[in-house]
Amino acid sequence: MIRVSGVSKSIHKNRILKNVHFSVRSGTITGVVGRNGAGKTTLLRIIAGILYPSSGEITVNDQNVFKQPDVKQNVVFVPDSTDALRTYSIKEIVKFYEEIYDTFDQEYFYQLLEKFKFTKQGKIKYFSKGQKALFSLILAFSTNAKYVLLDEPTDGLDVIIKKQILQFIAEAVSERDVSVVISSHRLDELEKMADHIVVLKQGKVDSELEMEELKSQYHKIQVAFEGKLPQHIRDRSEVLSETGRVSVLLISSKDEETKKMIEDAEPILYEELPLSLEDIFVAKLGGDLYVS
Ligand SMILES: Nc1ncnc2c1ncn2[C@@H]1O[C@H](COP(=O)(O)OP(=O)(O)OP(=O)(O)O)[C@@H](O)[C@H]1O
Repeated sequence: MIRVSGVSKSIHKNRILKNVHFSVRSGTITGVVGRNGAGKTTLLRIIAGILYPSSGEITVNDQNVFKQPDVKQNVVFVPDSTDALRTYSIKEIVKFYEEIYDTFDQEYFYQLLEKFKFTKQGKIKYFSKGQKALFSLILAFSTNAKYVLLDEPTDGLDVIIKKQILQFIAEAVSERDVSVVISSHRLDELEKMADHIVVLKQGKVDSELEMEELKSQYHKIQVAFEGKLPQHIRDRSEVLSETGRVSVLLISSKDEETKKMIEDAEPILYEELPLSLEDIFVAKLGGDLYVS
């Protein structure tokens, strides 16, 4: 488990992170969501032990990242750009990674390069943006580090490569006993895969969401009545949208009374819809979709 305990960071008197607490459980995907400048990259770099916090502590499997640097073998950080690697060839990078990570799995690495149709020669700078992003992930998961920290892994990529990357991450997590932390400003990308979401707002944890728990807490239903949406039902539910007579409502799963009211009002349409993270945000945060 990674524990982030009371982490604050100031750079040039600018308070970037303020008393951040959360944990990353083994075998899970944690999404760190926040607007540009919320402090996501800074937080990930601190967790990886690249940047010192001004105060607070990071432990990986109960070992302090800054006091026992060996634990960094268990953590790999993937920045949102591959610029640092651009002038190197694949061979050189593999050599470099093998020196840093005792557990680097060369066989798995080359298998993945083949799977994704990479050439084995050439420098990273000749890869397309999507290839660079995928290559960074392949490299990170090949280290066999137990914790992979990904900074905006799909930023600026087209939908096809985005899908490929998200699928790769989900498969790697289910097959290889790793935990992943993904930072993003896109809720919709994380909701399908994250188990746990940490919402960062101006350097602070604004809220934490457990996806399974939350999804079971709400029902999203589409209803239509002969006339308007009855006021007593409107008052007791969150109206997500209204198009003509069709309303989409969010109600608490436990709220049997409202469900009964809807039934008694004899809707001409009643359909349960899949719940999205965005719906949950509307319910939890009163419609403030500040991360999109
Ligand atoms: N080395 C630095 N010196 C000064 N300010 C910095 C430094 N690094 C980050 N900051 C500031 O800290 C704040 C948070 O930056 P950070 O890159 O962590 O945010 P982010 O959530 O990752 O943003 P984005 O989504 O745009 O990448 C920003 O206001 C940024 O200007």
